[in-house]
Amino acid sequence: MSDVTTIAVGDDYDVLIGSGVLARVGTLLGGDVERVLVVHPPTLSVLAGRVEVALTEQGYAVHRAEVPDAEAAKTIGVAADLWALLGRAGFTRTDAVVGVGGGTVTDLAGFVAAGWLRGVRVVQVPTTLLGMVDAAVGGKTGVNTAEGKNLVGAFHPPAGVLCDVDVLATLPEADLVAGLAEVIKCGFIADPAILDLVEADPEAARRTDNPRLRELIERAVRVKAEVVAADLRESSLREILNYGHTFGHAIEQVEGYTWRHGEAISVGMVYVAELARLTGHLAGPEGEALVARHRSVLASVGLPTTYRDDRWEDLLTAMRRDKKSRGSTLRFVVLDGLARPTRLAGPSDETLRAAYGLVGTPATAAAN
Ligand SMILES: NC(=O)c1ccc[n+]([C@@H]2O[C@H](COP(=O)([O-])OP(=O)(O)OC[C@H]3O[C@@H](n4cnc5c(N)ncnc54)[C@H](O)[C@@H]3O)[C@@H](O)[C@H]2O)c1
Ligand SMILES: O=C(O)C(=O)C[C@@H](O)[C@H](O)[C@H](O)COP(=O)(O)O
Ligand SMILES: [Zn+2]
Repeated sequence: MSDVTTIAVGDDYDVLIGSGVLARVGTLLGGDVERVLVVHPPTLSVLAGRVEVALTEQGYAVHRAEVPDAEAAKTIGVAADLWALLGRAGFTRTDAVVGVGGGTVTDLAGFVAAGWLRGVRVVQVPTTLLGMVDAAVGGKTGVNTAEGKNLVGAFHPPAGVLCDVDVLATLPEADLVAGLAEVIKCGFIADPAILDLVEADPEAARRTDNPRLRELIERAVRVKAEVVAADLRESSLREILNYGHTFGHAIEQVEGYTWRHGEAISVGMVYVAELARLTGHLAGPEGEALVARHRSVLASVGLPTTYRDDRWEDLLTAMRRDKKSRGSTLRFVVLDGLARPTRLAGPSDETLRAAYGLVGTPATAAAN
């Protein structure tokens, strides 16, 4: 495999994947940029320092903003603090934001860039597996509100994405595994070779020194890039990237964001596989086997496949706020078969509840 892989997102921008690509951050910004705001969580101040040095050496005036870790970064209050900082520092339309962190930071940094002066450039430097294969690519940015996940945001494509695989060395195993959920999602909706790779050695898949990690990253980024290039604003096709997210986002909100995104999406995919079976989208022995494959591949890498059985009303309320809903009609991405995603609109409450029964475990025994 060549040292750096470049995956184009249509004609808009490139995703660079490789060892040491972090140092190229300045080259993605564009010649007219003077000021750069580097946004990062407390856990990544050393890495953000390296980004700052690289930018300073290239002549940029660098400002740094440390934001709260994980989902606590994705609030309108944190975004407002960053807009105040940009105002005080005199950021103009030819200045830029760089997000250095996991998906929470790239979602926040992208949203801040989208709002500032109605849109300035953002370069994303994802540092988690999930950020590299999903969050930093595609231009969905946003924050949460008390009512739900990602309810305020904007489509604001980055000027470029740098996936420096070296930075994954420090990523905790649980966060790597959470990222695998989105990788596996790409396997079910579009690229079954991903499932084969994970199933061939699930133990290795859980480790940052997995020799097939780079291939997994590249395959998942290719899936996302192709979909996003065809339908940036999610008018139709892009919805397939939301596989497992209606139920998964509901878990995240109900659990007060104590579950990792990927963990919740893992259960969400099992839920929607069962929903597909109950509604006849997945039928016969092949359908049964595909539902079982969801549980087996996700569990094999240590992802959860069940959720406590006593939260139905709260989950349903949260699911109704999903962005795929139309009026009072709930809509889901389901499979008609492997890599054959379609939509399911308006299943009955009884069917939705029955699928919950198939992923639910008694609350006293539920474990995450
Ligand atoms: N915009 C999109 O298209 C999109 C897609 C998927 C997910 N998301 C969002 O992404 C978020 C989840 O992202 P995440 O899983 O990356 O979580 P995260 O951003 O919370 O990062 C996980 C943890 O890893 C730490 N970390 C990050 N990089 C590290 C490194 N290299 N070494 C050591 N520690 C490191 C962080 O400090 C954090 O504690 C969710 O908010 C989700 O909604 C967005
Ligand atoms: O890029 C997309 O489109 C996705 O749906 C990718 C998801 O993995 C991601 O979690 C996204 O943030 C969910 O978006 P939302 O529109 O459901 O908030
Ligand atoms: Zn997701």
